[in-house]
Amino acid sequence: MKIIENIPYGGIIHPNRCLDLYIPDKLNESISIAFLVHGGAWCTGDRKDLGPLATELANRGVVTATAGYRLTTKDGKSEIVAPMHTQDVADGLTMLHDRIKEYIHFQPSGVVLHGHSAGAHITGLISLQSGWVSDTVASWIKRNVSSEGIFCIEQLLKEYPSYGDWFLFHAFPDRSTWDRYSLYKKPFRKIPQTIVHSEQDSLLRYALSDEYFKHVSEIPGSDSHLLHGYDHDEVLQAKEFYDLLSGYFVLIQ
Ligand SMILES: N[C@@H](CC(=O)c1ccccc1NC=O)C(=O)O
Repeated sequence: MKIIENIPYGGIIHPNRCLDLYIPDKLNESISIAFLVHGGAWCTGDRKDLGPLATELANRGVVTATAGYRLTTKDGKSEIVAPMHTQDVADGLTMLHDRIKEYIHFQPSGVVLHGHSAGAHITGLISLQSGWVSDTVASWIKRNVSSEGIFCIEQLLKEYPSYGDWFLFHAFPDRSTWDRYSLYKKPFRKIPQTIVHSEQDSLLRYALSDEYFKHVSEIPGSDSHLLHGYDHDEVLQAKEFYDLLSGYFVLIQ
């Protein structure tokens, strides 16, 4: 396995607008690649947070990219606000689609997205709404896997009022746009969604994922998995989660 770090995805130059690429020793041209998006409430986190997961996937033969994106600062004067996080990641995914061949010498037939927490909001928007990526890139996406996801800002604020001042009002200052970025809108694309959530998540309760799954279960191939015993970020270190995620790379082609 080798890691190629800090590949800029073009356009605006910024250290976060980069991907890290985890390349297995033996490449399997018949499986999809993975594209991972970290969480941290749009204000914190780093693509390196997903290094252990990316390393594990690459050791299991999956070419894996981790995406950085610019973050909101909580000083009240951040120029980085929604929807810039999602557009950054969409730009990164587009670059990966257009340039992956330079790194692995074949064009993979598909990509599986994974987003954790706020990252799941980002990958949810990109996979289900129109406008973030071209139709060509969208048709490359075979599935989106959400772990401990956020799906609706309005609903999250209602369930957890303290999250407003903590991060929601910083990252999404324009409340008139909240509805547009809700994943409860009618999906434009029918890309299968996998919803993973641990019952012991102390930051986001399982019931929110359970309710959201009712909404996406109309998309054929969608599924959900309730895990037990992991707190919010512990899911990302769980062998059970690695096994679950790697299962989608042998099944979907
Ligand atoms: N680490 C973040 C908090 C955070 O990540 C978070 C908190 C509550 C619910 C979800 C969270 N993360 C989602 O991406 C912070 O310190 O602002």
